[in-house]
Amino acid sequence: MDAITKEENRGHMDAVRRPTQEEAEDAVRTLLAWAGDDPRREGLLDTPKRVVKAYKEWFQGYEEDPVKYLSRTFDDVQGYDDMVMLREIDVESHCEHHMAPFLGTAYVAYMPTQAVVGISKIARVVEIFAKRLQTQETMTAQICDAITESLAPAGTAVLIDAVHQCMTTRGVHHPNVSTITTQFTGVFKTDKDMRDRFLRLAGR
Ligand SMILES: Nc1nc2c(ncn2[C@@H]2O[C@H](COP(=O)(O)OP(=O)(O)OP(=O)(O)O)[C@@H](O)[C@H]2O)c(=O)[nH]1
Ligand SMILES: [Zn+2]
Repeated sequence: MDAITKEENRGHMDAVRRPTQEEAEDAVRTLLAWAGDDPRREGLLDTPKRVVKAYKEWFQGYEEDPVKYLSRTFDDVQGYDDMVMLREIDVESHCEHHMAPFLGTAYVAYMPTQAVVGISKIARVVEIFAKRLQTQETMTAQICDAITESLAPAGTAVLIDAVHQCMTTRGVHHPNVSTITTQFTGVFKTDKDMRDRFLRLAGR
């Protein structure tokens, strides 16, 4: 699965006319009335504006290109040749089936071949894919692909552990279930010891 570049994402969006702010606010009023409330009552008057503003924040990732953040690399690492791993990156995303939040943590490692990337950029890549409508599996694969394609490392490993509110607050109502997804490439796929090291460092 390829990481979605900004251009591809734009191309995808070209097919759908972007509604105006007013149209989006009208859609929120429709949902408020559909839920059984009165969008004209005082407490709800500013709600459509707030919801649209919140959506802008939650879905900011459609405006951003993860590859851009991975393009600046540093060569001078004095021969460092072991894995680089970020633990417990917060994940706040929304499932594409219910638009309900899913919350958790991501663990991301790569095995540099030559250059390394600024560590904050890995967290930014997670953030960009999280701020789109997602399945956890797609998001895991997209993070892995973006790093693999941009940095050409000897291997990439991604683990996400998240709780889906569409499962905890509705539907089957299983509040204690978390979902773990993993994606491994290169040495993390072929070398069991490397994979075990990653999982151990992730506390698994
Ligand atoms: N694989 C996967 N499934 C997800 C994710 N987020 C939500 N889902 C699931 O998407 C499925 C959608 O199933 P449907 O039967 O179409 O929807 P539904 O009637 O609302 O299903 P319930 O949630 O079981 O009430 C549910 O099983 C959700 O648990 C995700 O990230 N990955
Ligand atoms: Zn869902």
